[in-house]
Amino acid sequence: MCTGANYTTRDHYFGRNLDLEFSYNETVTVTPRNFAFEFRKEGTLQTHHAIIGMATIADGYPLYYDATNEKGLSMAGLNFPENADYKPEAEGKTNITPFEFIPWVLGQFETVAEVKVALATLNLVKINFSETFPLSPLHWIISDRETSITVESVREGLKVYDNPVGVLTNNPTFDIQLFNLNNFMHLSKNPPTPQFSDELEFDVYSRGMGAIGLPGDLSSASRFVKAAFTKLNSVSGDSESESISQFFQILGSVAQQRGCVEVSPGKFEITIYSSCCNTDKGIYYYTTYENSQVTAVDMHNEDLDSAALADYPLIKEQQIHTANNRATAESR
Ligand SMILES: C[C@H](CCC(=O)NCCS(=O)(=O)O)[C@H]1CC[C@H]2[C@@H]3CC[C@@H]4C[C@H](O)CC[C@]4(C)[C@H]3C[C@H](O)[C@]12C
Repeated sequence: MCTGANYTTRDHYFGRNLDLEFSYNETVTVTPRNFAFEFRKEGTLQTHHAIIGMATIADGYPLYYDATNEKGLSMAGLNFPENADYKPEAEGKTNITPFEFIPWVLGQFETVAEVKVALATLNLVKINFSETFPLSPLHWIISDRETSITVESVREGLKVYDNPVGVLTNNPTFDIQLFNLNNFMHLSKNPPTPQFSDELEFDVYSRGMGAIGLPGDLSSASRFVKAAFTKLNSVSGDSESESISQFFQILGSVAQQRGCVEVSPGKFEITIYSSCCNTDKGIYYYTTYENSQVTAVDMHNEDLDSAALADYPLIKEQQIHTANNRATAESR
């Protein structure tokens, strides 16, 4: 399971948790403007916007999980089992495979409004990347600074939902996720006022009681509500440090701790990485399950006019800063 979200302070931020029991050797990957994207059915995109994000590079091709382009448009793919339904090639449509969807969108467009127009003729065509990487069932969140949408290719066709929450998790379909928020409209950051009955006396004996009933389990529907509540009530300063800290806190509210979700005997889902991209500056920050130090990759430190991918393996070990090591102690 996964959770994706966006957040705006002075700059705009976009990121996700990747929750899984193994990793596909993903790296932070920068695709520069002249790396040719050869689409399976739609010719070649010779030059395009530069892209930074998390990807598995397979046969020289960046299979992006989540990414942002140099214009500040972002997109992430999240698991959508049983519901995702990809289609045969359709004449008169733009036939893009799911693994090409992020490059196709981020390579060409600057805003969600532009993407929406292009989606009108899109067909997510069922072609595997390779035998090693067959298609996986995904749905997507696409965000710019002002707007987010959710895209789901289901049995009835391609659905494009406005996403006023700016959060995406997994099943069920997005219309149901949004509707489910109705059940939580009474939750509040403020202390509750007794409405239960006039015949009893109530005591607000603890802080935080206004949100009693906010789901805390790790199911997809619960993470949607929890992440939505946390994000929509979030308060932070505008600085880069305050903004990314708050963003990682939002993602942390729905992170998965090893042991709480067993997917097969002895195999547990964990939050492999959390990412936060400053979409205005093109800086991709991440933490991993064991490395709480934030690592950054700045796309503008790369040659964006090149044709070669640049990729940075994840630093996964805990980086501990010892405050009283010998050298410091002796120099005192
Ligand atoms: C599995 C992950 C979702 C995490 C999640 O929700 N886990 C619940 C598991 S469970 O359902 O609960 O058991 C998703 C998120 C992004 C995906 C990659 C996207 C690029 C590429 C697309 C190709 O077409 C297929 C291979 C490819 C590398 C994809 C592999 C995998 O699908 C990734 C990692």
